[in-house]
Amino acid sequence: MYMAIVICTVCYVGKAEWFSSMEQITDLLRHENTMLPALQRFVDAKRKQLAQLQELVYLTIYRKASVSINKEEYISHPINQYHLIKRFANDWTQIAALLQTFNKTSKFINIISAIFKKAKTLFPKDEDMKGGTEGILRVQITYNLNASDLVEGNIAGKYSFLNLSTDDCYRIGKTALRGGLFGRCVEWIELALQRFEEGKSTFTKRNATEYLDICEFAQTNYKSTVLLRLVKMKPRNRIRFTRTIKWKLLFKRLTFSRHARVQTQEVVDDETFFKLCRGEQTLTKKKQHKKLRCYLSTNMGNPKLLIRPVKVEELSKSPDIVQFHDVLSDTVINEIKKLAKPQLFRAIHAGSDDTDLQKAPYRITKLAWLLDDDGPEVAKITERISDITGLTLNTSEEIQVANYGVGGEYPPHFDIPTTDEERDDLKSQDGERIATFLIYLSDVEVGGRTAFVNAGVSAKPIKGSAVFWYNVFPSGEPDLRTYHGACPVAFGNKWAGNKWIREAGEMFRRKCELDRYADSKILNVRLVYRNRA
Ligand SMILES: O=C(O)CCC(=O)C(=O)O
Ligand SMILES: [Fe+2]
Repeated sequence: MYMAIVICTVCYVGKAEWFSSMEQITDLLRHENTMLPALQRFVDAKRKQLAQLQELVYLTIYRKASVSINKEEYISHPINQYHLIKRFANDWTQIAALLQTFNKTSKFINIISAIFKKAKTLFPKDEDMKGGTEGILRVQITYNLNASDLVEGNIAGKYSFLNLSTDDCYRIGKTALRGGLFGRCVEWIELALQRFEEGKSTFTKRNATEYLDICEFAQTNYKSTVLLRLVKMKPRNRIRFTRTIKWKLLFKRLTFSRHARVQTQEVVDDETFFKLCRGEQTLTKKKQHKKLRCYLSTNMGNPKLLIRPVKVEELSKSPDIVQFHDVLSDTVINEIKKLAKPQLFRAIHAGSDDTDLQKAPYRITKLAWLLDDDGPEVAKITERISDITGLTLNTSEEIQVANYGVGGEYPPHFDIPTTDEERDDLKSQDGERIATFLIYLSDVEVGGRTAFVNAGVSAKPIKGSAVFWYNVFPSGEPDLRTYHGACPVAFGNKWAGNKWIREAGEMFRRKCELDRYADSKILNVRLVYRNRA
């Protein structure tokens, strides 16, 4: 605005003839008197904005200081991922707003503004902040981590250059409450209160204490607590009245979200899932583990496997689940990731009617489907799977490549529909997904296991290896022991690929059994070399 005043004054002055009149020369003084303070105000205002901008630049430089060391390692850490999202959702948005106040003709500002204009829809927003926060909580509860360690940037011994701030603690605490994680809420809000700094923290002590109060009560037994409070409530007591109403609404929301979770994810035995994710075995399966073997297989003398038989590690006998090692080379894997990267989209699921596709809130991953025609490497994988499993892949699905996000997981599920209606629908296509060939396209340093909740075993993602199991008995009956999920990624960048093998065309390769629940052998194995695991 100040600049506009200055420019307008100059325009007016430009029309006059100064030298011919003393009176007009005096006018010049008057103009200068107006312009100079205006210009000074303009400079002061810009200086102030520049100082703010400089502060934000320093802060961002500091926050991104560790990125240059190793990009892959940097984004592998959930706290770093969280901060990166936050930098864009908060810091860069503030910078963009400040830039709006500057003169648009500046070359540098034009460059930055152009980037913002283009990327505005792509940059992280509040929704991403929420996702990042939930990711940290997911990692925390699955791997049983202390909030105080996370604050120091320590995730199972992997350190981030950055810490979590008091505001972050408060935000995570509130998210924990929304998710019904009352114990964790207490932990985070307590930390937020301990580290509270007057004037610096963006929340008030009163609000945090109120949250702590709610979480502590809810942790003990929220239903009776609320009821008790309601009964004892005196309408005259206004503060207590509003507080109780607030609780009531809050708990209504919580009960609702718990219900939604059960509906979308079926019944999840969280504790078993978490244990398996941590690499622990579930007790009852220990005996079975003694019988597990590692061996080399040529799959009944398949010529392509004679020179280099496939390495098989048995993970479970009931049902049969194996992990094949060194199935894919780094070259093939790199090619697959290169093809998938530009196509990645957020996992979706069918909504209430078939056309209504929505983001699957429980599946924190981005997906891409690759056809054999997309590149020779994709077709190579299909052929290799056929060689190893002895199944035809003519009717198999395209490869589904998945890249997981902050604390990315896929809670326990079946790869096949379990209701008769849904199964009938599939019969008109190429039949059921009788088997899953799950390829690991990366290592994951901490977490990211595939946990088979009912079988009591979990597979560790090892780049180039693959897990294989049958989702149905040879009789065609769904095998409910295959209930499995992808554990949250605690440190690393997890890439995986699913190849689902359909029923059609397999009748001579995987013969039907009369006994409904007769087990199938995973391979038509002829052992080349066998040793104890
Ligand atoms: O990525 C994993 O570990 C498992 C993924 C999975 O089960 C699926 O995509 O159906
Ligand atoms: Fe699955």
